Amino acid sequence: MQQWFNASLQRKISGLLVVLLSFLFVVILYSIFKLKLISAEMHEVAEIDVPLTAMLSELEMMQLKQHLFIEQFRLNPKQARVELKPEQAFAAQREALKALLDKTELVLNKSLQQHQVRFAAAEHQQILVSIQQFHQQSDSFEQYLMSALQQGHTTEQQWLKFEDEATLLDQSMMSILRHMEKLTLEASRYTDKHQNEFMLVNTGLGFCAFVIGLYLTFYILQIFRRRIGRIQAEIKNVQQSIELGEPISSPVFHQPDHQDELTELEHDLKMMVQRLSLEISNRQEIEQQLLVLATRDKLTGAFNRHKWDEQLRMELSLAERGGLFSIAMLDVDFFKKVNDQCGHHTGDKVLQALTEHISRRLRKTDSLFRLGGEEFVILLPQQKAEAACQLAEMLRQHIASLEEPGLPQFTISFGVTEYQQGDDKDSVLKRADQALYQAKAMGRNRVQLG
Ligand SMILES: Nc1nc2c(ncn2[C@@H]2O[C@H](COP(=O)(O)OP(=O)(O)OP(=O)(O)O)[C@@H](O)[C@H]2O)c(=O)[nH]1
Repeated sequence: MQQWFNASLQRKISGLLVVLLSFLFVVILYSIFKLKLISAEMHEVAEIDVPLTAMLSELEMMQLKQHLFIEQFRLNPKQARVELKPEQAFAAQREALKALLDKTELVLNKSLQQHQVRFAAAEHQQILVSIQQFHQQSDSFEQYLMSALQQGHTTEQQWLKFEDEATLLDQSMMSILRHMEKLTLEASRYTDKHQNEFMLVNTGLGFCAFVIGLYLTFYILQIFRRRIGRIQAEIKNVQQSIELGEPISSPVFHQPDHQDELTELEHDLKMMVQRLSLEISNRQEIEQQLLVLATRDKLTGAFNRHKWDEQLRMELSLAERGGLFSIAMLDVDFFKKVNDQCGHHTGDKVLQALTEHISRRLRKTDSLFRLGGEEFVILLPQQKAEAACQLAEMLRQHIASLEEPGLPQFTISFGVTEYQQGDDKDSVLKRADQALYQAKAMGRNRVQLG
């Protein structure tokens, strides 16, 4: 049984087809056998039943003629003798009857010897016995009739005896007829029975073959529907994830309960989805890294000049349609001294600490850009210059009060400005730069509005 489940789909279907074809083969063999049997029986019936039936009606006719003859003789023996020549007439009739009965005997004997009679063998024998009895009875009757005819008249006693003999002959004939009727009836019943059996068994076998065929079809459809449905669902998931730009979830690998072509296909597809999912997440990670590299400054992690240009362009276009923004340019005071006194490496650390402290204190919508050297700018969308100044002042104070281990104390100066009608990317930056220059000129560590 386990082997059956593990077999390939092709083998499963082939196996079921072999069962179905074997079954149909048995049905056909059985039908051939039964049809041959029925054909033999029909043949037997045709050989015996049909001639017997014909003889039956002939016998009945002859019996009727005999009755007429006897009746006529009884009413007027002399006239019957003159007109009908009864000896010859009776002899002719008897010859015809004898010939008919001989023919019947021949048919019965032939069927008993050659066809190995399958049914009503006792009836066959019985007819033969009845014919023998009839012959004896007929001889006795004939003797009686002849003596009566030779005398030309009959006494009352003789006539009674003659009637008794006629009745016995009649009974003998009736016995033959009865047995022949019984035989033909038996033959047709026997054939009917076999035909009915044949119909019943063939219908049953045909129905079983139909059920097996139906089950096979349903089984194959069911397998395909379920398994292909699972594969379709897997493909649909991948499709949806790709459309939504979501990471492709790794497929779940179940221990297959059987191994066939569809299981292998499903497994291969899951492997492919897993590889694709890995590939896509790797690509997304690389894209993310490339994006960071393209938009962020390597040393500090603040947005770079390229990103600044892009962002400023966008803010300017929004501002031209009624929006506003402010920028706060900042610069480390006497940074050259930091480098000179503490070394370039410490200078780098100062820039990193400055970026980290400022970034932590910005709103989500504000961004910090490093434009070059120790020069930074904060972009504040939807903010007026006052708010920008307040933020700059808060940051200035915070940086001035910083005491980072391993770093010198340092201060920063701000040049703040707000978008003004007709500004372009250079004019707004230039105004902030001038304000910063003023802050430096006014002693540094301060915020100057431009
Ligand atoms: N460590 C380090 N130093 C840098 C970097 N970029 C620029 N510098 C230095 O920053 C210093 C800038 O000095 P200046 O422009 O003269 O100004 P300052 O000394 O800060 O004086 P003020 O701005 O007038 O207060 C230069 O000595 C540059 O070498 C950097 O990435 N790392």
